[in-house]
Amino acid sequence: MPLTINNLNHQIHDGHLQRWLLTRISLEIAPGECVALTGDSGSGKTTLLNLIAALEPLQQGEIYVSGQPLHRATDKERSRLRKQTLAIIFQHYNLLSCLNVLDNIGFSARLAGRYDESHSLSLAKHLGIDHLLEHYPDTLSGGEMQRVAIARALSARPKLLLADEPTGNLDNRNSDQVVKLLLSLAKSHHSALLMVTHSSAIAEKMDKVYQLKDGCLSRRLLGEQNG
Ligand SMILES: Nc1ncnc2c1ncn2[C@@H]1O[C@H](COP(=O)(O)OP(=O)(O)OP(=O)(O)O)[C@@H](O)[C@H]1O
Repeated sequence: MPLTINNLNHQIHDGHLQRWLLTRISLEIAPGECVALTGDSGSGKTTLLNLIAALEPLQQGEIYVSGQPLHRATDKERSRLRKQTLAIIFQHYNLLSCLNVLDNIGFSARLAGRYDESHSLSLAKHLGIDHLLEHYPDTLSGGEMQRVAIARALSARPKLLLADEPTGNLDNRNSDQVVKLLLSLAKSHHSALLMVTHSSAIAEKMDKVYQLKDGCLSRRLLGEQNG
């Protein structure tokens, strides 16, 4: 399984107090499965993504990424996992301004030690950014930057793709297109996708929708209203 979470609990400092942000979270995502993570602002969606990406220390529970136990991993193993097995698409793209589009796309693959220019070029073509390969990020529109960020995430062929509001900065038309591409690329690469979104329209394009509320994660049936 690309992702298995068992009984995860996570506490945060809230002023002088500690409070449980996430309680008894369990989740499984199969290869090629696309899952939406919804919930009110502050419900803990980004924190959960950060825990899965080993960007925050795990306090209680188990996380297996592609069968590897994150809860027992050393720093070196966690770092290898971030480079080799998973990829993150951030809301604010996080492109490297000193690299052109082609080198931005290939960046994750190079870190993972599996750079393949033909794969980068094929991703660029699928995402409609192949005419921008020599351009630098500061000359691109928001929609173009987001496509580069998606191509970069997929360039290392991750088993698990995490996306934090990847279309939060795009208009409806662009957002729709980018989500469609992301879903079809994730499926054709057999990458599992966990995407944070505030949009019910986007959530309903996914295979499954989960909601975080009062610290708990529950499955929402498609078509069900938020809340
Ligand atoms: N390391 C931390 N220490 C203290 N509080 C934290 C920490 N990380 C997150 N929080 C708090 O935890 C809560 C959840 O934050 P998080 O960013 O995970 O929510 P979210 O659901 O992603 O929200 P949004 O939809 O607004 O992005 C917030 O109240 C935030 O201030």
